[in-house]
Amino acid sequence: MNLSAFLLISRKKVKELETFSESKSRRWKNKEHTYKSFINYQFGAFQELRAALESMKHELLMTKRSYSKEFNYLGVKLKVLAEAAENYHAVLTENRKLYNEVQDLKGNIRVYCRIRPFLQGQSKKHTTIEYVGDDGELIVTNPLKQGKESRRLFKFNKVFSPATTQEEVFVDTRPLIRSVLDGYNVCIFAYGQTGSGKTYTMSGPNVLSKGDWGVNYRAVHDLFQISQSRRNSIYYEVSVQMVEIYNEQVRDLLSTGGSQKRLGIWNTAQPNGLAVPGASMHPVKSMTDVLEFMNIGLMNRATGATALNERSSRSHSVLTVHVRGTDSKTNALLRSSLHLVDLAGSERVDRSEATGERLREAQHINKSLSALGDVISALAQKSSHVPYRNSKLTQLLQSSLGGQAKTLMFVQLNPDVASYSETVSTLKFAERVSGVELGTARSNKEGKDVRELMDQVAYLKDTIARKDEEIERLQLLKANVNGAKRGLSSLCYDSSSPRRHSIGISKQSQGQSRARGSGFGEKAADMDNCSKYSDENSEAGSHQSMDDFRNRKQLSLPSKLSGRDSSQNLTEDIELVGFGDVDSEERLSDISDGGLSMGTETDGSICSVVEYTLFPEVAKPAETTPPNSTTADAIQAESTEGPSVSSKLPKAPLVFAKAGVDKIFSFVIEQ
Ligand SMILES: Nc1ncnc2c1ncn2[C@@H]1O[C@H](COP(=O)(O)OP(=O)(O)OP(=O)(O)O)[C@@H](O)[C@H]1O
Repeated sequence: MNLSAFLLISRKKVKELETFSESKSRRWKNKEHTYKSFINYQFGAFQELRAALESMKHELLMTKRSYSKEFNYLGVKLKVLAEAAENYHAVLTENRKLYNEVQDLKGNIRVYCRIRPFLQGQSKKHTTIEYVGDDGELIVTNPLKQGKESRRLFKFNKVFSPATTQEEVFVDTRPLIRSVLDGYNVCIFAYGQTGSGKTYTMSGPNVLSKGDWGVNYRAVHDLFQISQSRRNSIYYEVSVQMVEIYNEQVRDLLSTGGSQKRLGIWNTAQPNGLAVPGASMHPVKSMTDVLEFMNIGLMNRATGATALNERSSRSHSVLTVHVRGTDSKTNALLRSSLHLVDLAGSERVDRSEATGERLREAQHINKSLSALGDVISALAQKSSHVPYRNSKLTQLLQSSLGGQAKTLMFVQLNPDVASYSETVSTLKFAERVSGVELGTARSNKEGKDVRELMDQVAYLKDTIARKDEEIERLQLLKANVNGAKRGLSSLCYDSSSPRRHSIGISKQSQGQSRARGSGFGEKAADMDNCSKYSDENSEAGSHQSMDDFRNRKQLSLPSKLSGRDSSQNLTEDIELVGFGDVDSEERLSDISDGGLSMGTETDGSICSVVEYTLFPEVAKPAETTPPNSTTADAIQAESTEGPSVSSKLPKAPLVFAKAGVDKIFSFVIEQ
């Protein structure tokens, strides 16, 4: 029974185990199914991934190929760029060189003439400007005078009519500003009588209006613009100095200390390129900085009153912009400076009715302007000696005048007929400084010989004109001595005139003058002669001392005067050749300096080189002097008939001993 009970239990257990095993087997089968379907799914996904991988691999390969292709292409391009960059500096340098060569071809000394319009209230009927040509020709006329004497022709690089705007004036100045950034020293200045528009041209009437800006502001503005455009290749540093020259004393206009100490000028160029190291130097980063300094400078500038202009500036103001450029590739340094000069008025001492302190100012101004004219004239004639040391102004500007430097002069004219004599004297000054240097193109065109001869002919004509003027003056002197009481004496003769003392016409020569004067009849001198005379008197005040003159003369004349009674003939020759006047002193100094003066003064029948070229005179037949006529008669004949070539030429050998007079004769006669 126990066994059968145990068997029953065992059977029950077996049954239970069978049931359990069955359910387990079913569960496993389910699981197996699930796994199988999962594996199938995974496999499908894997297949998909594999396909995607393959396509990506392919794509990558393609991209890699195109990338390497582009990379190679870029490499080629980069190489070209690298080569271009390599050449950039060379091209830039070449470009600059060519640009400056073009500037050089235009001439390193340029003279632009600007005519001021009539101001409100001025009568436009009586203008002295008759013709303004596009090619730089200018004819001035005296409407109150008749005849040949009243018209004069001048020629400059450019003439700006009264209607020319500030912008138009600057267009022709702009190329020089680029030259400053290329390492050239540039000097721009305005010359003219008081009220002729110097400040208008250089600074402009209103600094707040850009359209009114004068050359100064426009130049500095351009300077900054160009330096910005070049900043990748050259790093520029700009600083400014502003000084004034007043009564031959240099003063800092931008001094912050308040004390206006006098400054010294270095005669030899300093390593840092500064002519006035004592003047304060202010680094500037922008146009605004410059405007600020310029305003301070203008406020500090000395002004005084004259009869011609209430607030006439009686000093020269010089704004110097120093530029230092560092080449970003080579680290090479370039240094240059731009001098912007507003000169004091050039009116004559007598006309400005100045006395005392004003007279002293005017004499200083005349002296320095005359020295400036001498320097530029010497440079234009490529003279071996350039008299920089004769004034503070020329010492200060030395680095910007001559050599590689470029100079631009604005000649300012007042068209009013009352200013006719000043206008002519301004134009004569300008013509003297611009006479020769009209550019290489011009000098290529004319052979050296021809030009030399032209110079000599012009000089001879000038000498003849001087002689005629001298005779006229002597006639006037005679009229005065004879008691011609027209109140002219006081106007014509300035007892303080340095010239009367310095030239010192000897009694003997005065006697001769009288003899000559008597041949003219008793024609009373007109006001023009009178002002001309006093002009020259006052002009003399600005020239070198008589000692200087005598020294030079002794150097150049003895050999020419050999065999003659020197004390007598010297005076005579000075007079006859026209050396008794101021301009001739300059000429003498020019000659002793080793160069010939162009002597381009025009005077009615006497033409400048330019006039001569434009309107060649027909040679007049030689004057035939009756055998028994006196010297005075002969001179009278010369004077009344105009400059007869043959009757005046015999004086020439004094000056042109080595110049081949025969050549000159034949050339003159040919012309
Ligand atoms: N081109 C011009 N257009 C209009 N007005 C002008 C021109 N040039 C000069 N003026 C006017 O003429 C007057 C005198 O000019 P400015 O003061 O420039 O002469 P200046 O030669 O500098 O005299 P100073 O020797 O006294 O300095 C001013 O009223 C000025 O505005």
